[in-house]
Amino acid sequence: MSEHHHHDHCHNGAAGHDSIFGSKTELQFSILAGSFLLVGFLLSFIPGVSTWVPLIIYVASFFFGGFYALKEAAGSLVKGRFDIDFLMIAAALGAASLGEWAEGALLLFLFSLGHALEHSAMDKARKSISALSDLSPKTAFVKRAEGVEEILIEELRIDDIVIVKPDSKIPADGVVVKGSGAVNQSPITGESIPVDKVPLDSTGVNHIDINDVNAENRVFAGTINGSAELHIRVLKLSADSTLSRLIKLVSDTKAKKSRTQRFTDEVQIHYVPGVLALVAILLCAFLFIDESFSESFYRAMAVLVAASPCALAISTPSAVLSGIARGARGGVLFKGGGPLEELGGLRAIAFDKTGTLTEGKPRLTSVTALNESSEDEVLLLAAAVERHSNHPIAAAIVRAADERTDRPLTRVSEVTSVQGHGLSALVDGSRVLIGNISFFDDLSEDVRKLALGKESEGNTTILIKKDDHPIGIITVMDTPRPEAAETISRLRKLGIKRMVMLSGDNQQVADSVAGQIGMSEAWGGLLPEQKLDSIAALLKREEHVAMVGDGVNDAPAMAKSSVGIAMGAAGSDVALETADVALMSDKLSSLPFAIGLSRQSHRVIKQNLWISLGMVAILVPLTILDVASIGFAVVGHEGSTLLVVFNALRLLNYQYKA
Ligand SMILES: Nc1ncnc2c1ncn2[C@@H]1O[C@H](COP(=O)(O)OP(=O)(O)OP(=O)(O)O)[C@@H](O)[C@H]1O
Ligand SMILES: [Zn+2]
Repeated sequence: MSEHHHHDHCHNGAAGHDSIFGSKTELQFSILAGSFLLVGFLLSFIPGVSTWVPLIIYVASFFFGGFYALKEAAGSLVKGRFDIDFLMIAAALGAASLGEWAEGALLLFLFSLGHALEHSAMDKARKSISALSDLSPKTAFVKRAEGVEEILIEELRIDDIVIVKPDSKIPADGVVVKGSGAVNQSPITGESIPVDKVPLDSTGVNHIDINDVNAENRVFAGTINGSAELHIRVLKLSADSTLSRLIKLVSDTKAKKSRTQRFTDEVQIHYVPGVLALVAILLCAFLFIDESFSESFYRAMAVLVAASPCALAISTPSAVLSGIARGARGGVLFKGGGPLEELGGLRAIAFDKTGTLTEGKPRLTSVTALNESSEDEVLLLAAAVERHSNHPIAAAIVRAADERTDRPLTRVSEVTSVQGHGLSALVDGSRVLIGNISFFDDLSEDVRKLALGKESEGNTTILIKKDDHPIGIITVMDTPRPEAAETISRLRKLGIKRMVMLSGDNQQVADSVAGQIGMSEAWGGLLPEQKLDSIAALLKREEHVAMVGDGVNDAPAMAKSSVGIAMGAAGSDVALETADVALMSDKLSSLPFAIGLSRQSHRVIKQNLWISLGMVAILVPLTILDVASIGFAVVGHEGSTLLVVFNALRLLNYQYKA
C-alpha cells in the first residue's frame, strides 16, 4: 500500500508529494533548509566573509524550504486557486526583495517543518488503514495433483483447495471442507471471541456462492486459524476478498463528506480571498500612517501567516481519517466522514426484525392439517414449493420436511414470490399458495380464527392452500439474538431515545420479540414499501433516523434513512455495498462501539475547530497591532496545525467503555 502517499495539504486540494519525494524527503528538505539558514546566519557575523557568501547559502535554504510549497502552489494555481503555499512563497520572496533573506528563509523553514510533521502524522493514520492489508498472508499452500505447493495468494483460483496450518493466517475467502476448529475473526469483524468452524461437504457441487454459505462453514482471508488444520475451498479471488474490498472502501477518498467538512471547505473558499484583501490593505498602511513600506510589509506578512486557515483545513479530515481507521480495526466500516459524524448524533434507530434482532433461523413449531389432509402431506407440499425460495421461513420448512420424511420430490413449476406475503406455484398440476393471513382474503371464519390464535401465541403463521382449499397451517418461531437485549439497553443508556422494530411479520410476533429484548415500539405487518413509508414517517418526527438491517431485503429502507447500518457485512456483498456503516461481524454488539467512536470523533472535530479558529482569532489582532512578530505568527500557526493533527490521532486509540 506504499502508493498511498497522497497528502491532504492544508487546502484539501492539489495532489501531494508523491512517489520518490515521500514525506521523509519533505522532512529532510526542511531540515536542510534550517541548516543552510543557520550556517548563512552565522557566516554573516564573521568579518571578512564577503556578503554574497551568506546570500548564496540563503538561496539554498529558500530552495529546500520552498520546494514543496512551490509545488503545491503551482498545482493550485493551475486550477485557478490561491492557497496558503502561494501566500507563504509570496511572503518569503517579499522579504527577500527587501533584502531580508534570513527572515524569508526562516519563514519557509518553519512552514516546511510544520507541514512535514503534519504529513507524517497524517501518514500514521493512513498506515493504520493500510496495515489492514498486512493481515493477509502473502502465500498459500494449495493442494494439487502432484502434492502441496506454495503459491502467491494472487495466483489462487476459485475452487482451489488450500491447506491452512494451525495458528496461521487464512489466505482466502472460502468454505471449510475438511477439519474443524476455532478461527479468530477479530481482524475482519472485531469479534474478540474465536468462532467455531465446521466442514461443509461440497464434493460434486459445481458452483458455491459465498453469500449462501453459513457462518460456521465460511472463512475470510486475514482471519487467524486456531489449533486445527483446515482445508478450505477458495470462493473468492484475492482481489475480491472481503478484506480487499474493506481496504478499498476504507481508503476511498470520494466517500461522503461530513457536514463539518463541507462547512470548512466552504469557509476556505470565501476566506482565502478575504485574507488576501486584508493583506493588500495592510500593505498600503505606510500611505496612511507614519512608517516605512518595509514596516507595513512585515505587518502584512505576519497577518497573512496568522490568518492562514491551515489548521482549520486539516482539522476535520485528520479526525475523519483516524476515526475511520479505528473503526475498521474494530470491525466497523464507516463510509466517509458523513456517517462517522452523523451516527453519534442520532436519537432514533429503526431495526429490521428478521436476521437483525432475531437469529433469522426460525424453527418449525407446529403443523396443522385441515380438510382430510395429513400433517406429512402438508409439510411435504409446503417444502416442495419453499425449496425454490431463499426466505428464512422457507429454510425452516424445508429442514423440517427433510427430517420427517423422505418421499420423492413432487414436480414444481411456475414458482412466483409475492413480496411480503408468500409464494405461489404449480405442484403436480395443482395451484398451491403459501403465505401469511393477509395473503388470503377469502378465508373461512374457522380457518381464520385458528390462524389468528396461533399468531397470538407469537408464531409466524403460514397457511397452505391447494386448488383454492386450505389444507394446513404451519407455524415457525425465530429466537432473538442472544446479544439483542443487552445491546438495546446499552443503546438506551447512550441516549438513543427512540428504537423501533420494523417487520413484515405479523404484529403479535413483532410484539413478542420486542417484549423479549426490551424494545418498546414494534411495527408489524409491513410490506417492503411500507417499511420505506415508516422510515419516512420517522424522519419527519425525529429528523435523523438510522436503519439497521442485514441488507437482504431492507436495502431501500436503509438507503432512505439518514444512516444505513448493515450487519454481517463480512458475509454479504450487498450489505457491504449498500450501507453507510457496515458492521463486519454478525453481532449487534458492535453498534454501541460504533456510536461511541462516532461521538468521540465528533468531539475531536469540535475541539479541532476551536483550536484552529481560536488561534486565528488570537494571532490576527496581535499581528495587526504589531504585538506579535512574523516568527511568532509562524510558530503559532504551525503549532495549532500540529496540535489539531495530533489531537485527531488520539482517535486511533479509542476504546469503548460500556
Ligand atoms: N417464502 C415464504 N413462505 C411463507 N411465507 C412467506 C414467505 N415469504 C414471505 N412470507 C410471509 O410474509 C411475511 C413478510 O415477509 P418479509 O420477507 O416481507 O418480511 P421478513 O423479512 O420475514 O420479516 P422482517 O421484516 O421482520 O425482517 C413473512 O413473515 C411471512 O409470513
Ligand atoms: Zn500551514
